[in-house]
Amino acid sequence: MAGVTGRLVRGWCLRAVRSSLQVPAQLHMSKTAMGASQKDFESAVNQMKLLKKDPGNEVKLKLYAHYKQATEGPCNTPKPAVFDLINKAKWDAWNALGNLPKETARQNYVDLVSGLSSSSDSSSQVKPEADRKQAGYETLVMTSEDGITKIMLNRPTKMNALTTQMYQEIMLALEAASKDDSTITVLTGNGSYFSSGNDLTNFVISPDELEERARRGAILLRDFVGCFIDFPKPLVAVVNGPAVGISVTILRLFDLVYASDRATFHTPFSHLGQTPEACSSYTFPSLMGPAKAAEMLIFGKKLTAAEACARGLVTEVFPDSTFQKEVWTRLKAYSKLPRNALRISKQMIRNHEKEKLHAINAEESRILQERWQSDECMNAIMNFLSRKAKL
Ligand SMILES: CCCCCC/C=C/C(=O)SCCNC(=O)CCNC(=O)[C@H](O)C(C)(C)COP(=O)(O)OP(=O)(O)OC[C@H]1O[C@@H](n2cnc3c(N)ncnc32)[C@H](O)[C@@H]1OP(=O)(O)O
Repeated sequence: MAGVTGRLVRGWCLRAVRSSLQVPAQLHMSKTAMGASQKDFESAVNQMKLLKKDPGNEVKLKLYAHYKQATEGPCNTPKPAVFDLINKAKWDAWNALGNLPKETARQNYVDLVSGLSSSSDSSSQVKPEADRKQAGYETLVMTSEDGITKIMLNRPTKMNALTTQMYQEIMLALEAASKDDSTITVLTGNGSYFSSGNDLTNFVISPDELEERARRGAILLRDFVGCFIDFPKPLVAVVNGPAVGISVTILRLFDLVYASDRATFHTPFSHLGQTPEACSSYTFPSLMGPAKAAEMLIFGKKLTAAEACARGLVTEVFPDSTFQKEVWTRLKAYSKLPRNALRISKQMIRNHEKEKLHAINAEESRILQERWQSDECMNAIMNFLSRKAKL
């Protein structure tokens, strides 16, 4: 069994870290992404009518989807029949935007048109497609307005499962947010999930790569968690839906955790042949007591939002129907508080634990490096990939 498993699924995959990972050369932040004005949007719509060169189907679908999302919100029409190819492609593109906020869609539309217009204005200034892509995040939507920088995980059709590229982009986004002029930084998810945790397809690699990939995976994990331990400003998790794995354990490193009552909190590490990370082997017992921590981290008990709140992992739970409105109103008010005072208070609360957290993070990453090479882990991942098990 181990041999078959080994051939199919082997350990940690940092496959394509360097090749497919398009780390932004210049970090892209839509400064007005939460507030591209209606006028900007209308002018972009008009600009589109004047465009001389056909931008191609892929771009046209993106424009269509963002236009519909900006004007009507999430996709609300029945799925066209499979043979209605054009309408189905349009519907798929719109539906894939999930719950992307109207304002973000409006800004994305404006950005898309402005990219098209500048490329058609002067061909000598046209940037190759690869360069344009590098200017932005591919797996996140990052916006900044009203003193709040929002980092939104953006793989809604995969429940925001975290790929290697995503870990890298989140680290870059946090670095940018730590240096920008915003007061508060928020992490949230697009679509129905906050995040389903580590993308298990990260584990699909060939057997001879296993050891090296596990080593690099442990370094990536340590660096990723380290960014949260060291983040200097108030950091808020807006948990819009279920959270799994590392997207749960990392929450204890946030300063505020607001959750929809639809959210659940699940850490099925043993089921996956794995062990806790993001310092949760220390932070969870100290937060909720060892017995309650064991229930989650060893036995994989899934908590409701109310239970997570009672255990101190969540700050406050809101009804899903008013979640976004209530949370953003609250955060906008907080973001008007004196910036330096917020920052210094956060650091006072966190600093005395930092060194310990870094040491625990390093140890947890080392242990996981070994776990990823175990047959227990392989078999569990193979079960997921072959659809034998749903958590
Ligand atoms: C450097 C970092 C190191 C990592 C540190 C260690 C981290 C550990 C963890 O995070 S452990 C937790 C890992 N996550 C899981 O085990 C969750 C696995 N997913 C599921 O059990 C289910 O998908 C679900 C319960 C989240 C949602 O179920 P359902 O509502 O039925 O949706 P689907 O299963 O159909 O999902 C839709 C689509 O998304 C794909 N997907 C969802 N989650 C993941 C994932 N974690 N990894 C890979 N793919 C995922 C799923 O396969 C479907 O894809 P498809 O449409 O079939 O192509």
